[in-house]
Amino acid sequence: MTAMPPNKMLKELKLSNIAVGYQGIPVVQEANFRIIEGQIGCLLGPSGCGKSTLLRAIAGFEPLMGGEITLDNEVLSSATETLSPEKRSIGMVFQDIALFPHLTIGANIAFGLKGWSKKEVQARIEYLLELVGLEGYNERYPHSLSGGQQQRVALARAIAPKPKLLLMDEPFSGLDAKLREELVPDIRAILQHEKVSAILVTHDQAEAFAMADQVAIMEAGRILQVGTPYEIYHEPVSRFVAMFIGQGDFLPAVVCGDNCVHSDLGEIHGDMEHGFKSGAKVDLLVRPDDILHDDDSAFKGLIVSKWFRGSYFLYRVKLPSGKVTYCFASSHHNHSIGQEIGLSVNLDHLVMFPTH
Ligand SMILES: Nc1ncnc2c1ncn2[C@@H]1O[C@H](COP(=O)(O)OP(=O)(O)OP(=O)(O)O)[C@@H](O)[C@H]1O
Repeated sequence: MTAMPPNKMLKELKLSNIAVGYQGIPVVQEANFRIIEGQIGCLLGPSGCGKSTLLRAIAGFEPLMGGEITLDNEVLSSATETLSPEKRSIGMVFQDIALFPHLTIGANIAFGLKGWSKKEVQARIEYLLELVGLEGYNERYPHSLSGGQQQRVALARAIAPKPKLLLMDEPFSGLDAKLREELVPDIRAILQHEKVSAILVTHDQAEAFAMADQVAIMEAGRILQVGTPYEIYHEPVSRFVAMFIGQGDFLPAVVCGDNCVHSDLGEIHGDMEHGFKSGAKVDLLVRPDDILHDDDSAFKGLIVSKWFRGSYFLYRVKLPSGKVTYCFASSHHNHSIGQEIGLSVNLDHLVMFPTH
């Protein structure tokens, strides 16, 4: 068997306190983020918050105004130096797929394989086409492939030279929802199989949660929180993160003990201490899955709106106090707007912020 160039796995990519901007004005500041071997990181935030700018700085297209980016302890960028993009061992996939239209699929994948023997290139093309589920597409041209297939080829092309890190800027946003749902887990599996670390930029929470091990939530040029999707969803550090991620409402509440709070939902005991003093006035985060429809419950809510989501219903219910929250119900519990339904409170993670 032909000896392939060895896999160069990333050990650590580290962004330390970096600032990036345009015409001397920073648009990203004090950004700290780190991913290690085989991890997929994600920059998630609303439009204009600086995700692409940060990604472009990692790629080497934007110089730093401050801080440092290191890859396996080698400085890629600092305020005084910027290693050129082609010297970084970083692959890229963008939203506009940009395969070379005049080259076959095989030639597209081979494009970055400089210094490889013919045999190695051929073996790599065949291996990657099989990996991305496009065996036999070698001689086809990009225009004869669907959007999803082209994005698979773009991925194969980007990982062909075995980069240490793959950067993906909104790679799925040109695809329809169904295709995206299929492609996202496939691409995660391919990256994990190839042990390629990656950073994805998206404004789509579902995509971030499906792809990433570590998510950085950004707002107005700052990283507000870094954590696993579970941590970000269940332990948001700020109101912005809580409301940007998933749905929910804040209910006014009063702290009644180390792990206890009293609200419009009654007295709730959480599964860990919340750090607030008894008597403190807080706003309690209530997610849709915290309140479940329960026919047997004496605690009632009035349905004010509803969404059928296939496998479940999402209701908006007015509580006895007059506040409105979400409520989950399995898909065969089809109730009408204006109807009263029983609610069971299933809230054990108490996420609270001081009342404004
Ligand atoms: N080349 C540029 N010159 C000047 N300002 C820029 C440039 N590129 C981006 N900006 C500004 O920097 C800020 C961050 O933009 P960036 O594209 O990084 O955000 P984003 O989070 O990726 O947004 P989106 O999700 O809409 O792509 C914006 O205010 C944008 O207008």
